[in-house]
Amino acid sequence: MAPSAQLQRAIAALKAMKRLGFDQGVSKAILKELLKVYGNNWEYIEDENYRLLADAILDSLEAKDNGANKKYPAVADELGKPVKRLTAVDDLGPSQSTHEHETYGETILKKKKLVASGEASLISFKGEKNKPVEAQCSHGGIGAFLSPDSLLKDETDGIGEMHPQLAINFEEPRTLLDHTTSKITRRTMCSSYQRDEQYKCDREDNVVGYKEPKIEPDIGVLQETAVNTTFLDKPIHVAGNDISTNCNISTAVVEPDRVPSEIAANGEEARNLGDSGANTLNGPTHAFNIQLAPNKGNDVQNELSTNANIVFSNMGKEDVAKLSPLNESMGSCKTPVIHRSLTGRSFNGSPNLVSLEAQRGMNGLQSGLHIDGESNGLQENGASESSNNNVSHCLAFLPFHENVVIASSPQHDKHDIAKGEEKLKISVVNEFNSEETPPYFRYISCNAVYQNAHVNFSLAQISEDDSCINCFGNCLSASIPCACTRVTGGEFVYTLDGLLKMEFLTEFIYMNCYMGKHFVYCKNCPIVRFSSGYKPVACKGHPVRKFIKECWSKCGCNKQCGNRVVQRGITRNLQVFYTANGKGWGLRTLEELPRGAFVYEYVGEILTSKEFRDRTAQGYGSAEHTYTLVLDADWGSVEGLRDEEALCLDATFYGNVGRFVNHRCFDANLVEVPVEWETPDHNYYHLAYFTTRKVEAFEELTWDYGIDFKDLEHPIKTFKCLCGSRYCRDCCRSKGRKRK
Ligand SMILES: C[S@@+](CC[C@H](N)C(=O)[O-])C[C@H]1O[C@@H](n2cnc3c(N)ncnc32)[C@H](O)[C@@H]1O
Repeated sequence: MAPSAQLQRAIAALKAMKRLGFDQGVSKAILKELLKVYGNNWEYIEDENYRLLADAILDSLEAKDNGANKKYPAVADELGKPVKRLTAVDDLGPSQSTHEHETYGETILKKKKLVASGEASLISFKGEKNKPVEAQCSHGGIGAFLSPDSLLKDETDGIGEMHPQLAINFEEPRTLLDHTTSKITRRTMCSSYQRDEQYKCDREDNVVGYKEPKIEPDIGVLQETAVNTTFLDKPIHVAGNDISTNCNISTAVVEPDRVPSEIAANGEEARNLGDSGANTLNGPTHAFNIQLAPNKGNDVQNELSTNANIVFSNMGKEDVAKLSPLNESMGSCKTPVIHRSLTGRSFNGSPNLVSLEAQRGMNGLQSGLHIDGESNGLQENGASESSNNNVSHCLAFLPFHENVVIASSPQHDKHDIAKGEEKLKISVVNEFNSEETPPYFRYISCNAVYQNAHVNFSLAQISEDDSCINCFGNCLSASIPCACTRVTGGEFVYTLDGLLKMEFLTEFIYMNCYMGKHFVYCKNCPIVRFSSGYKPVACKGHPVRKFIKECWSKCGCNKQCGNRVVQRGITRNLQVFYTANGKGWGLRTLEELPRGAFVYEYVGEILTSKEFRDRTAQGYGSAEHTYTLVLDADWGSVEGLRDEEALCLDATFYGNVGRFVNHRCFDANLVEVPVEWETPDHNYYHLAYFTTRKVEAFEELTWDYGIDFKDLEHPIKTFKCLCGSRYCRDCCRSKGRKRK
């Protein structure tokens, strides 16, 4: 919520307390605490004419009466005379409105003693410094163990003891306050569900006359998420050999909207698409992170070592584990099959399942690239590595096992290369040679962690300052920009039509062209560390980029909110086609695109720079085309980034349409924009592509890879540029300098 609105609400609250006869200083101090506790959720505080606030003040005053003032003199000195407590709801009757409270003034206010609000049930938030305070929680495991100092810092000064019903609600908001308290585990994150259960329980015990807190929209999401992820029982995405790490699913799950009506197929190709829009009601789109190929020696490895039949399936509404033994279907396969199902749930409540099916060949007919279970590196398996087929037959990264067989080479569906993963079908056309479809890769619509990349998507990491928890509906239609616009100067980057606003677009284009002006340098750069073979080589610098922050599930707004564009996925009619000028396959639009339109997100496997290096060293880099991007990291802020924090996005084996977009120097029609929604970690952004200008139907889509064609040492292989731009940076390069 914007500060002015906050202020207005605070003034209203203080006025209401004044009317009840409370000292303004005391009211202010308590209000501040409550806001902190409730994560600025005003609805709790405003409910029933500020009942919670009034009662908290009274509690403080009571504490003073009981001698707590000796313990907390700072508070006690501030406190005014105890006056009255708001009556319980039942005392007032259902018709008692705020107005009536005001009308009756003090006369209707009578103090109702809470039956079990004695000292024993009080929780001191002062506690002992640096010691965790355990909430008085009757549900084992739900109670949080938090350091009040780290979370509430010195602002706890001035607050006395609180009743349990307040204290219970202290748990979750405090874990959410500040993402810098990054070591908070799921255990410490009391979900609203748990909190409300806890609350009920306390109410029963204590006969509390409070109205049960409403479940806010964002909290509802939290609740569901918490329930859905309990099967993991461990923090999400903690690198290591933890079973939950290796096979976890992160929570960015987005229900696609129907395809906007303005999307209409244009031209012949578009007509050929036929029911290109008919897929819009397919199952939810999912932003799962799935870690593949766990290390040898752990539990998952033991399971996986029996080989896997793992398939990225399109997760329909009634997705269930449909994993049949591979050895039944594969005939010659001697080894058993592991069935590892990963379940998640979309926010519409329908259960989803991601199953992974990996097939690998050893029958000699197939050449394949394999990742060895121990080294996690690629292994050549026979045939010429320069062939695209190497890529096409490398289907999944699993611990290498000799007895695995690929039955047949999978094919792309030329009518829909996305195989239903996107809301629209994406057709494939080749008018130049007999190659019907591009070399095989697995189409995924959301990034997937390969193995060690540290991408932490825990809800607790996203502070409430980073979400607009009090918003409702569409943030763009509110009069004041929401908290999610903080990173973009308090302004939404999108227009009501879902386009990137001109000023932001210009800024992003400028940023991409002149990135050299905003470079930071690492002392011990993980990128050069690996590419130089651990020799001490100076960092070449990393661009510091601006990014977009979209609203997310922790926000109060809905999925159709105008500040959620990229996460809704592809909504434009696109086509993979074979280019005429030697660049191989490319991507084009089948409809005219306005300037600032979101087209796609670049999707692939998230690798650490070491994993990428290992892949390259094993020969992967000799494939004809490269599909790897370096992701951003918090380069400047830390002395030495860990390997798991310097990440790449590799769409070679798993990817989406983004992998087909070719490079064009400077005047490309797309610009890359980092977008953040489910994690405040700046070592991971979604890379989204927006049009830099109006793009005609059937125009090839291009973006400037930012390649320095002179840098022959760059880990990502360059190529002889055929972009055709009059500004081509590769125009002076002789053929002889082309990298081998
Ligand atoms: C991300 S892929 C693009 C899709 C690729 N053309 C394909 O057939 O799969 C990047 C690769 O495409 C080729 N490429 C992209 N832009 C190019 C350009 N302007 N000139 C020549 N080749 C290009 C290069 O081989 C590069 O490594």
